[in-house]
Amino acid sequence: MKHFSVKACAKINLGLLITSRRDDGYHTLETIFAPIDWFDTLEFTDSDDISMECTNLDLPVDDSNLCIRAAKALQAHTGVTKGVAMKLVKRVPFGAGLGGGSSDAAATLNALCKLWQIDVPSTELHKLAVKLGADVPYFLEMKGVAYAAGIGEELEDLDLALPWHVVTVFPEVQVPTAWAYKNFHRQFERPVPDLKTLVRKLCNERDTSVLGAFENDFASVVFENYPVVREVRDALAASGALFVSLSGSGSAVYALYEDRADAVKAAEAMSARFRVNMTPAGFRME
Ligand SMILES: C[C@](O)(CO)[C@H](O)COP(=O)(O)OP(=O)(O)OC[C@H]1O[C@@H](n2ccc(N)nc2=O)[C@H](O)[C@@H]1O
Ligand SMILES: Nc1ncnc2c1ncn2[C@@H]1O[C@H](COP(=O)(O)OP(=O)(O)OP(=O)(O)O)[C@@H](O)[C@H]1O
Repeated sequence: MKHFSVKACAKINLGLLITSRRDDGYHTLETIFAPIDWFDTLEFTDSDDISMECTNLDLPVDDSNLCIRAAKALQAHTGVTKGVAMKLVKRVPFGAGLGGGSSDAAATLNALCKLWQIDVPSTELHKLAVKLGADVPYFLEMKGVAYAAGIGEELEDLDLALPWHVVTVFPEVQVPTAWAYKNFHRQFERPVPDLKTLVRKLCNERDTSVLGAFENDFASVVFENYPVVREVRDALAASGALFVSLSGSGSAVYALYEDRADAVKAAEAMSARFRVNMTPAGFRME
């Protein structure tokens, strides 16, 4: 019997600028992805059929689950007839803009190539990943800070890590991604700053004067409609953070800290009401 487990880390977005709406309804954007040390664990065991169980009973384990969708898409693409029994230990909150489901899907694609002993060209795996979700290619192909364009699938590894401690808070409310893309305040004509150059300055030179350029286009509509998300942002902003932002389409809010003691204090204060993660400076996915 073959059996192994893998970690599926979440991400935050440092800046998220939506630049146009495509004819298929998807939006083009520019963003910087950074991994955080908040992760699900996935266990894979060989089996005749595809099945899964999950520690979080709120998450369906039927054909809508991204792990099952990834396994079935890979099976259909390759013609493999083997199955897999999956167990998902779910820790990353969903509807949070942390890409937890996308990370699970990417981990499943990678793990099943190994379990089923198939060699799928990376361009084909990339296409399968995009069909599962715009964030899936990031988790499939990158380990650290990366620049993304297109719908999030045109990636460039920047070989950087954030030199600050990151505290991420889930305000215990979910923001549906499709709602956020439908309702954000459009600014398609605005000039977009060069996020790649700015993030290099930020990480290599610790030049925090550029942080103001990392705007998130979902912030205003999410803060207007979800008072608790605003409340979390305000509490983090008053806790000695260098920078506070919504991640992706929300609801999670993260803060960057120079001083570890400030980060620990903020994380402890927020954990009285919310689920919180603290990621050390320099973090990269394994
Ligand atoms: C907000 C981000 O997390 C930023 O990294 C992503 O853009 C969202 O990526 P995701 O959760 O993988 O999104 P998907 O599952 O592909 O799409 C969910 C829904 O969001 C909208 N969507 C998503 C990505 C994108 N670039 N444009 C969109 O308009 C579409 O209505 C889509 O039906
Ligand atoms: N394995 C899974 N883990 C989490 N959500 C899943 C999974 N499979 C399907 N879903 C569905 O996908 C939705 C979005 O999940 P996910 O955690 O990726 O979204 P998110 O936090 O908004 O992240 P993002 O929009 O940044 O990708 C959930 O609300 C859930 O219904």
